[in-house]
Amino acid sequence: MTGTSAARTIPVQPLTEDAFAPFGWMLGRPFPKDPDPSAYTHPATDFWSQHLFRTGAQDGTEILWVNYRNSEPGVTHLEKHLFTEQAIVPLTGSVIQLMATSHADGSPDMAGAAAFLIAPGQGICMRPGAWHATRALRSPEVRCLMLTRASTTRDLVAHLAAGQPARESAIVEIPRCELVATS
Ligand SMILES: NC(=O)N[C@@H](O)C(=O)O
Repeated sequence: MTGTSAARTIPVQPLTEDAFAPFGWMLGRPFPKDPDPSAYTHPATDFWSQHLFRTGAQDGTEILWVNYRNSEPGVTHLEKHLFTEQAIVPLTGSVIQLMATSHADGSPDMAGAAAFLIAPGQGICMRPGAWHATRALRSPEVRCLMLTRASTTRDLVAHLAAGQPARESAIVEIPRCELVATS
């Protein structure tokens, strides 16, 4: 991705736990060095905890398969989910995730916006209210696993497909910015 206009450019950086911390949690962190009751290793297998996912509801955790086909570097809209965390784990290729926190009024705080390259084997879990936009690193599409809240999915479909007011998400226009590869 290279910047193609005078719009503000946002460099795409590698995903690290510290850099993503303002927006949520990095997934794919290595096996813990210290003893951990949620970690197990054996010659045949390892498993270890990455995150305790919260939807903000008693139940309703949902797994989605999501295809991203937009690989354009320009971004003019951001989306947030008001109640639930949301995890994205790329399966068939890399995605670029633009993230922003919020001002006190809930609008995107673009001063701290950051873009992350998320490769297969990595993932992210966004906090509720984290503004985001996703781009496929390369066309035609990248398939991801998404963990979200079932009512948020239904609310978003009703909004996007039938124009119903969104109650669990918000989508806003932002001044155009361009995602720029750095390596
Ligand atoms: N399904 C769903 O919530 N999708 C959006 O959040 C998105 O960023 O892809």
